[in-house]
Amino acid sequence: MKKNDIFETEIIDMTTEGSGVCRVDNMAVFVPHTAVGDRIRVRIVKVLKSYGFGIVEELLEPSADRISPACPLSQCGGCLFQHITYAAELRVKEKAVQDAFTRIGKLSPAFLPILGAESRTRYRNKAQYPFAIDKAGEPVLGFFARRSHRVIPVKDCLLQPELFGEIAGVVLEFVRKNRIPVYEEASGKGELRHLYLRCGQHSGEVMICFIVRKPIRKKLMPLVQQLTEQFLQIQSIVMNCNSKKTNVILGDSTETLWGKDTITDTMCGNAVDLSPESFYQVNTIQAERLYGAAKAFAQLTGKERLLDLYCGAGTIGLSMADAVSELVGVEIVPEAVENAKKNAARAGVENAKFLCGDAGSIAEQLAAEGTAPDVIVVDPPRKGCDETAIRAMVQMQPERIVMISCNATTAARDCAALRKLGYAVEQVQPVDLFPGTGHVETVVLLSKGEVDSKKIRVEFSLEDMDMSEFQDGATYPQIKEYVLEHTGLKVSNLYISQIKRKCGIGVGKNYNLPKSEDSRQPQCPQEKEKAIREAFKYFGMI
Ligand SMILES: C[S@@+](CC[C@H](N)C(=O)[O-])C[C@H]1O[C@@H](n2cnc3c(N)ncnc32)[C@H](O)[C@@H]1O
Repeated sequence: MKKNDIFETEIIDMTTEGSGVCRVDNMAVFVPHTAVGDRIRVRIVKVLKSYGFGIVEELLEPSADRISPACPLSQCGGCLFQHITYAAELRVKEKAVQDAFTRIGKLSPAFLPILGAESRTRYRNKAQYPFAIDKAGEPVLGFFARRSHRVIPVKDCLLQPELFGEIAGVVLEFVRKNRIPVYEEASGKGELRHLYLRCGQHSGEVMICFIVRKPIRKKLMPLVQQLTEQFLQIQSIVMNCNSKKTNVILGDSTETLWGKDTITDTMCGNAVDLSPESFYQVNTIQAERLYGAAKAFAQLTGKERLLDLYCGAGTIGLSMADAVSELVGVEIVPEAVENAKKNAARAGVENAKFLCGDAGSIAEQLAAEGTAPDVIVVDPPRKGCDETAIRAMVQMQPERIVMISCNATTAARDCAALRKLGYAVEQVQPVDLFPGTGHVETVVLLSKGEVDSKKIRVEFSLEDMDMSEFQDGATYPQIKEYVLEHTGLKVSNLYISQIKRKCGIGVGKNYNLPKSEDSRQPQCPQEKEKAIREAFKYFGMI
């Protein structure tokens, strides 16, 4: 295979970078803008040692996954999966998470099916538009092109509320009319750098944050007046000053120009105050499902002490506060810690405290003081946990660690490290918070001293399980004892529920349903469905 060769081939896989993958000369070739099942003539454009890159010369037969993109912008760097169905996108994400854990982490947890979003559009509660100057010398507002700092002007992004596009339009018109100098990355000159919008998906409250190189309060006040008269949803307008020549968007100081310093939204039923500096998941509805999955993994009974590392404005810990005896949150951004304290007070949560600082250092300190949480929830940024944080978590010996991550690769790496230190990586639940884009969230359950669930899965395959003992129904402790007796292995309740589901316990035999020749199977699909529903109800799954 060499540059400019042309091959006829089929796309057999897809990456979260949005490229299709085909095999040519026994090598993987990545082809952008394709879909699994496409038959193409591919032109090779670059050959490296073990893989290559190609472009579509001709689409011979399109994949059944293909759809027409809903968004007219082809160059904006946000979306990668506009050209395929949402089901196909979810398959790519689910596989990417599984690959990270099996290939990178060399782990074999149980993978739960990805939780897809109900809406593929208008789900974001936050937008950060950079300002730039176009070729004609006019200010523009938009998003960066993929892997570049070239601004693509955007009037309405389908991932965001329409209101954001309307506000951005008014701001841009004002900036053009009043000749407010916009920031130029190359020279570091100009005043207005970014327009940052945030809204509460439940509350409807809107915050506008102007990010400027130097304070320009006076110049902005007529715009502030116009915006607040036109858009009644606005509750807060702030100006953040960032004078550094950097890619980091927010600077160190924020001044309120109008209204409140924060906006309020609800997350998992709790009111949350949000500063511009505070992290807040961009898809509130899916974040609630993510935190719900994390709470299920945490298996709280009300007695547990919970440590929430990298807690942001406290949203995850507070969503679990009603089921724990004590909550400690750790976060590095002071404004977020202040938000978390207020959020706890407002929710009437008295058993919580929030510490400001590096998660690793504070966890190390807590471990040295003998703090012993029963459950640790850890939700680090994309780069994952550092070694200090991992060691400190293990030193505290919690029964369970629930890891949440927007980067399955670093999560798999960190889980592999925790496994070496005695924590079994039991279950992985991918959740799609970012439809259309290449990102996906993952929740992982790790348990202290538990055996690798794969071992048990192998020993307890459907065929091997003799269920005659459970003829009249089975409780969790009975099955636990059975597993212990037969294997010498202790398993968690959560895994027992999986064994039950996998082996059909409680679906046929335990519910006195009519049985087929093979006594495992109910007679017809309707009966089977009814039996499954009953079993799920019995075990509190629905
Ligand atoms: C993915 S966010 C999760 C926030 C929160 N758990 C939530 O769901 O809203 C990661 C958080 O870690 C914080 N952070 C980054 N580096 C940190 C560090 N070294 N120590 C503590 N917190 C850190 C960020 O400010 C951010 O709030």
